[in-house]
Amino acid sequence: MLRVAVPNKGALSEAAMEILKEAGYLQRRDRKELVLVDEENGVEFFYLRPKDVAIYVGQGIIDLGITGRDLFDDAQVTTGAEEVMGLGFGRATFRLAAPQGRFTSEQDLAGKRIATTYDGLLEGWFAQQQIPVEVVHLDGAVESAVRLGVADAIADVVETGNTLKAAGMETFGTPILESEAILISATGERSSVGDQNGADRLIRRLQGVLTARHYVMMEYDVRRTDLDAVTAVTPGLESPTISSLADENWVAVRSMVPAKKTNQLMDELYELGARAILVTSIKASRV
Ligand SMILES: Nc1ncnc2c1ncn2[C@@H]1O[C@H](COP(=O)(O)OP(=O)(O)OP(=O)(O)O)[C@@H](O)[C@H]1O
Ligand SMILES: O=P(O)(O)OC[C@H]1O[C@H](OP(=O)(O)OP(=O)(O)O)[C@H](O)[C@@H]1O
Ligand SMILES: [Mg+2]
Repeated sequence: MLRVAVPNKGALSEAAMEILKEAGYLQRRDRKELVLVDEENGVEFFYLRPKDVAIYVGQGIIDLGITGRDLFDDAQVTTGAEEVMGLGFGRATFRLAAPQGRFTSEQDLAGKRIATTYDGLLEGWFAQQQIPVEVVHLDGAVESAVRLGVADAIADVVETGNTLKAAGMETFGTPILESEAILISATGERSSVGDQNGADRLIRRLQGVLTARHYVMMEYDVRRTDLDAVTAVTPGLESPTISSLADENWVAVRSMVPAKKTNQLMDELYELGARAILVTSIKASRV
């Protein structure tokens, strides 16, 4: 049976369970449940701390897992696990911060103390930058570290920036990592071929959910003579569907387009002669 790790709490937990539900998998109803067997799909879900997901997958104990890219980097599992795909939620940037006006670049931190809960990630990054710093490990609430005198700067996850602002701090220097929830996979020998099939199916299902979330179906009528111009604007994923109409000078076009660009594309198509432009959302997909 395929084994999949899901964050049991924290910023990624709800959205991770939601995407798996949307992909047709059973998810736990009770927050205290640690394991859930989805017999129908042949998957066993393990609810683990998001920080620990990389450890289990890296050792091949669990086949696939959902975690944050920053957490995966921090765990420093350099062999045994790899990122399969970004999942589009839990977006945040891992950044340096300090009281307003104190530093302008990471170079200013040579010889300084930096507090973080992500010491693996931070030490790796500063080593790469060849800037010698002292990393101070804390378990949370790192925004207080400078005021309380345990560090000169901090490195933490920034989403809205509200937490930093409330603490009188600002970000500075190069953003260290753009994070989001990711699917990771064990890269070692899998126990059985059945697992590999199940893993491939789960990956395809998640890709299908992401496509359904990020694309819409656009349909319109256009004169045959304008067809090349409009299909260049909406090329679709593979190629647009062209159907004939009763009036043989006109055709109907169907194409998937990024949801974010819906209005911009409708404007462009209209200007190129397309009419009766309709947009519908995609409930599910397999691409
Ligand atoms: N506003 C946010 N705050 C914290 N983490 C966030 C936020 N937005 C996205 N994330 C992502 O969520 C993951 C951290 O999850 P989580 O909050 O469970 O960890 P944690 O803060 O270490 O745990 P906890 O707060 O339960 O001790 C990281 O991948 C991080 O990038
Ligand atoms: O930019 P923002 O939207 O303000 O979000 C970022 C803050 O949220 C997280 O803290 P969390 O609430 O998880 O507390 P923790 O430090 O105890 O993990 C993170 O560590 C930042 O402090
Ligand atoms: Mg947290």
